[in-house]
Formats: sequence, structure tokens, C-alpha cells
Amino acid sequence: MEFESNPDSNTPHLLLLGLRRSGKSSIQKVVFAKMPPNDTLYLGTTTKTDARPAIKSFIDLQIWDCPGQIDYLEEGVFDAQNIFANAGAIVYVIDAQDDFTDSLIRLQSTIEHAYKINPEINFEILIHKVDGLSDDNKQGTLDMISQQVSEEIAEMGIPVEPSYYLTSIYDHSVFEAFSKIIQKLLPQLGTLENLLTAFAEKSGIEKAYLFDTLTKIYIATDASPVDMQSYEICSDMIDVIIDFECIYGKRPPEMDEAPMVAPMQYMMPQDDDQPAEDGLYNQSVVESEGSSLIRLSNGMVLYLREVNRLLLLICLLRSDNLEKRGLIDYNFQCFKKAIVEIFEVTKGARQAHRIDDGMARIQNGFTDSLRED
Ligand SMILES: Nc1nc2c(ncn2[C@@H]2O[C@H](COP(=O)(O)OP(=O)(O)OP(=O)(O)O)[C@@H](O)[C@H]2O)c(=O)[nH]1
Repeated sequence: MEFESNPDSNTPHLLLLGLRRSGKSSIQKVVFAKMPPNDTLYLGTTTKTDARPAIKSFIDLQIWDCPGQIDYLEEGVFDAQNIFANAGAIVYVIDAQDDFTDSLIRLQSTIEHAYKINPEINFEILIHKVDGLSDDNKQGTLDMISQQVSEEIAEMGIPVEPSYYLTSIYDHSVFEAFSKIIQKLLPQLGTLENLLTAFAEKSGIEKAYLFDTLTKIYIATDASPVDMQSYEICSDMIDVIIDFECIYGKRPPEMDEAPMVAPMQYMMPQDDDQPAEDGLYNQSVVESEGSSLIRLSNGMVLYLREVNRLLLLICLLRSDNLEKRGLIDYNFQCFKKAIVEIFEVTKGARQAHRIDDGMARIQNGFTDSLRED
């Protein structure tokens, strides 16, 4: 198999598979290379597998975009043994706007083949391009596909349980799907979730997301339920901050201690009758140590803290709870320390019990009150 870029088949990877024009390259480019969705209209057919890093920060993972025109199950075309053996997941893309009969046949043989080589592999099925479907039709298509795939798997007699996602490159759905897909491959996920839950509980935070800055994929969140709206608004905040940095540039290091007040603000409309623009006014504060605050008109606040240049913590909290800012910042420092420890320990020793021991210690360090002195 020929590669366009520099793959390392020993590195864990995600395989993007599916028929021609199903949207594989578009997904790879929009999620991992920041391509505007409309530009994917001009993408040509992929002829060589394109392997690029998913997230450069700390997850050693590559996304391999495989050409839809080749039969990768045919002997001699694709080094299936090697490629499936090291793949963490197969992300199979089905074009929901097209007849998917052939795609499901290909999916069935892919599952059978890949499972024989690597029973640990995750099967993630993207029912893609759903922007062209009505809400009823979306659910109907998902039910139809999942039922058919389950029946085929039952006939094969293998214990595979694929996950299904309704996706489109024109909204947040594809980012949310990849967040969940990548989280399943993170050995540190449980530890990160516990840490975020403890941090949020002690600091009076409603919802906390740990984002990869480059891709807007969230690596982990606290235990409270994820609703699409909170995810979307937190992820939009990253765009606001990046746009802001692009317009005003980064501050010189000597300015690090000085808070910078930017002529920019973002507000949610108060009620449905009011046009969104009426609710917009400017007041966003970018502060020292990479932090930022946006007040929403519904009494909530978005609070962003930079863990490092590649990881962001974004919290949604009631504005009253912002009074405990010192407490939040103290707990954030504990959180930041823990993150460094998690990834250093995993990189080095790769021993889960060492992470858990360390995390228990750090979680005990979070506080829900600060002494006056
Ligand atoms: N409406 C809609 N169109 C999409 C979406 N994703 C991709 N497309 C379009 O689908 C077409 C094919 O996309 P590609 O990404 O080239 O498909 P591919 O699977 O990589 O195709 P091959 O390289 O031939 O295997 C392009 O015109 C994209 O703009 C989506 O979410 N919604």
C-alpha cells in the first residue's frame, strides 16, 4: 500500500474506511487540519493512504485516511495483517445521503476480517452527511443501519458491539463523535474524569471540559451528563479566543502579569423573541497565565484556563460562583499539576496503579474553601 505521508505502523492509529466519496478525507481535513467545511467540495479522490497525527500534544495517535476506491480486503493490496493489528479503531464512514446497500456489505466483510486479526479493535460507524436529512429521517436511518449491522454480526457469531454516530462536517457533531472515539483509546480517561469531577465539585463548577486546543476534541469531562449545547458553547469559545489572538496577537512575555481587557464580548440571547445581535455586547477579559472569561446573558460564565499550549480547561459555572475565583484558581493549580503527573507517569512507567495512587493524593489536595490568611 502506498502512503502520501509518513506513517508509522507501530504507532496506534485510527483507520478511516468507507466507500468512495463517503466523506473520509473531508472528515480528516476538517477535524484534524482545520479545513473550512466548504473547501472539502474541491477535494479530489484519495489515491494513497494519508496518515497524519491526530493530536500532537500527548496522545500518540495517527489518523489514516484510506482510499475508498481500493478493496483493502483483497490480498496484496493492503497489508491488512499489519494495519489492523495496530489499529485502535476502525472508523467506518457511510454516506447517509446515498444508497448504502453496498457500503453495508463492505462494512460486514471489514468487521469479519478485522476482528479475526485484532479482536480488541473498536468499530465506530459514522452515519455521515446527515445535514441533508430531516430529524425523523436521521433517527430512522440510524435505527435501520444499526439493526442490519447487528443482525449480520449475530450471524457471524462474534462479540462485536459497534458504536454509531450521526455526523456532518457542517456542525459540531463530527467533533463530538471523534471526542468519544478518541476517549475510548485513552488509558488515562478514567483518571482524568475522576479528576475533573473532583475539581468541578469542589470549585462550584457546573461542567468542565478538557479540550485539545488544535482540534477542539474534548479529551475528558466531569461525570455530570454531557449536553450538546454546553459542549458547543465551550468549543465555540476556543474559536473566539483563537480569533482574538489572531487579530490582537499574543502578548509579549513582559505583559504576562498584566490583565488585558479586550474590546470583545459574547452574550447569549436572553429569550427567543429577541434577535441574537441584540444580546451581543463587548466584554471579554484575557488574563495572565492564559485564561479567559466570557459572561453569558443567562447568568452563566465560561471560564477558560490554559493547562499548556495544547490543552485547555473550559468550565461552565454560575456567575455567583465566580466570587470564589481564588478557590477555583487554587484548585486549577492542583489540577494542572495532576495533568502533568498523569501524562509523565503514563509516558514513563505506563503503570495504571501508579497513576491512581498519585491522583488520589492530588484529588485530596482540592479544596472547597480557602483560609483567609
Ligand atoms: N453535505 C455534506 N457533504 C459532505 C460531508 N462530508 C463530506 N462531504 C462531501 O462529500 C464529497 C466527498 O468527500 P471526500 O472527503 O472527498 O470523500 P472520500 O470518502 O475521501 O472519497 P475518496 O477519496 O474517493 O475515498 C465532497 O464533495 C465533500 O464536500 C458532510 O458532512 N455533508
